[in-house]
Amino acid sequence: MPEHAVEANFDGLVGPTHNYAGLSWGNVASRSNVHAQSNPREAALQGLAKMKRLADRGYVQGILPPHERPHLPTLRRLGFSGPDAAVLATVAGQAPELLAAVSSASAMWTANAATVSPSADTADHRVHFTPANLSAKFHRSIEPAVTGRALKAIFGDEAYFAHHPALPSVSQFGDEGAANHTRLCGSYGDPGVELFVYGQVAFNEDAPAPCRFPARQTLEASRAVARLHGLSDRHAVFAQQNPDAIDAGVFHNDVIAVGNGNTLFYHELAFLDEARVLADIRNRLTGTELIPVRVGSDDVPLADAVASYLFNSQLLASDTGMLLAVPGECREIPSVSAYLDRLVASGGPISAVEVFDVKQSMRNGGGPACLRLRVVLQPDELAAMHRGVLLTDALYQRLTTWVEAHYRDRLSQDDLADPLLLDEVRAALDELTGILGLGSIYDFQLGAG
Ligand SMILES: N=C(N)NCCC[C@H](NC(=O)CCC(=O)O)C(=O)O
Repeated sequence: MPEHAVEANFDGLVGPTHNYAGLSWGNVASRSNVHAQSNPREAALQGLAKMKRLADRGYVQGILPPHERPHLPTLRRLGFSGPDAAVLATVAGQAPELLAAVSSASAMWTANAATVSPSADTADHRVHFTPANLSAKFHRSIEPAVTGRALKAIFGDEAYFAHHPALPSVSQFGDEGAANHTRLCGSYGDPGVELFVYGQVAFNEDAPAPCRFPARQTLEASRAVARLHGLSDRHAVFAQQNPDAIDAGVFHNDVIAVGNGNTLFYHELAFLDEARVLADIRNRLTGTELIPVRVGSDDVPLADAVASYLFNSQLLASDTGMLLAVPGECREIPSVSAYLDRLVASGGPISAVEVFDVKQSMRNGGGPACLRLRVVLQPDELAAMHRGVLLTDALYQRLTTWVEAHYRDRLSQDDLADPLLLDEVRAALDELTGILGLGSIYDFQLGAG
């Protein structure tokens, strides 16, 4: 057990219905791969390989389970009735767009699962969790209930962990979780500054806002989460995302910025008022100096940042500086690849770059950082959590075998209506909650719907 606080990364295990349905207007990759054939097995194995490589390097690596999809309770709530197979057949004929939405494996992007505030920042010195309502997209708005159950099953001890319900699911409180939240600090166990980035002020129609694509996170949502978590002004900074960046396809802040420790790695077009953001962080950060690593458009044009997902990399502490875990696409785009070489040679805080192949996820707009939820834990909190979800060699082997036994290697939109797929998913997930020791977290296990 480590003697100091650690950052644990909880990756979403890709679910058996991973597919390309083009559900996310404003997310360029999702729209450009619409109706391509997916490979759920490869997607899950790519994710597991990423987790394993990081676990092998000594990082604390956890897993959040996939959700039950297609989600029959949602279809029933929308008026489809009868036995499961009949519901699937009817919705496929009458409203295939709804079938696609309730079949998305989007819970894999756990950066959107919740916002997490470490105990060093919160008023009651517990770790606080608020599942994101993801109200901007129907297919994602059905995630928070099961996310909340999974988080409670893993972080169950109320002496250490506090859980809040998701915010009201309306656009004024649109909340996308940790994708718009990054924490800056000295050591992980020190009090830190939590940077909440929002796309729009909901209750002020005159405030700047994107014109083309939706802003998914509101200031009102970010402030509510900070209040719920008991963050005083010393621990919270609120910053508006540059609306032009949202209109260029930056649908979450983690597509244009990532922070770790005292380092903020970001594109010059990330924030509406960059100088104020940096000043607000500097005024609150104690025991260390903020190190901004600013990438100019001359080095990496915004379009290349979006296409490569450079900023959706994981920025991880290591003994010799920081490691940037980048998606393979970063080495395919010349401006980005050349920039990465200069970055490592510059002698700054980021001293190494490693490439991860998460192409199946990338085609839906999910890079390495989308796939993980960061939870900073003190040693006693790490000891108190349910450890069955932490990746060991044995768990990696078991999950690999599980994926190979249960996942298809191709899936198209037509397959989503296949009642056998629903049976396969339920059998797989029932086994998975056993493997992970999570108890019953799915509606089909709880007898609902
Ligand atoms: N940046 C972060 N943190 N997460 C990425 C989420 C990608 C996800 N894509 C999707 O939901 C596409 C699904 C589809 O089109 O089939 C989204 O847009 O919400």
